[in-house]
Amino acid sequence: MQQEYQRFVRSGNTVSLIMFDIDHFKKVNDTYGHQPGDDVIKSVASLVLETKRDIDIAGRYGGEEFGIILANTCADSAKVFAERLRQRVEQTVVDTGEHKIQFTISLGISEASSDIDNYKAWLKQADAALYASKRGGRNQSSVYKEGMEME
Ligand SMILES: Nc1nc2c(ncn2[C@@H]2O[C@H](COP(=O)(O)OP(=O)(O)OP(=O)(O)O)[C@@H](O)[C@H]2O)c(=O)[nH]1
Repeated sequence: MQQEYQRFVRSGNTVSLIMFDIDHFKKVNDTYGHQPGDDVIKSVASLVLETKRDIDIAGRYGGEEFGIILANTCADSAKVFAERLRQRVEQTVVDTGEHKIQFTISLGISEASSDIDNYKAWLKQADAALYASKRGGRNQSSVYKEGMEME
């Protein structure tokens, strides 16, 4: 993420970061067990790989949180991508043989801008937008707006 951020600073190209996490994932683990929980995480990872372009960079950032860096993409286009991914996840059923598990994700988007002076600040904005999606009722995506951290 730091590398991509530095690349942005050097090139001046548009780049957006999406952070997202699985809604009520604790409940998935508690209801179905840890292995089905892991299967859900794996299916999310596959959906991300199917949805993103080759030049985009995706990674798992901690337990059930993921990050995607969208090169040459402004916040509005990242929002279109985020909604596509959100809908794909919503329509997915993970079949463990014993259970059919459905789940949703909440996403936060931040376009790198001159008010961000390091990648941590970029991540913080995407996280603040993710938190706004959680607070707004989950299963939604939000673009970072000034003041979100304070809400
Ligand atoms: N099965 C499995 N569970 C994990 C993994 N990493 C983290 N977790 C679990 O993910 C859960 C995350 O729960 P919380 O952070 O409370 O959030 P949540 O239940 O998803 O609720 P919201 O994010 O508020 O919608 C915890 O119970 C962790 O133990 C993993 O690799 N596999």
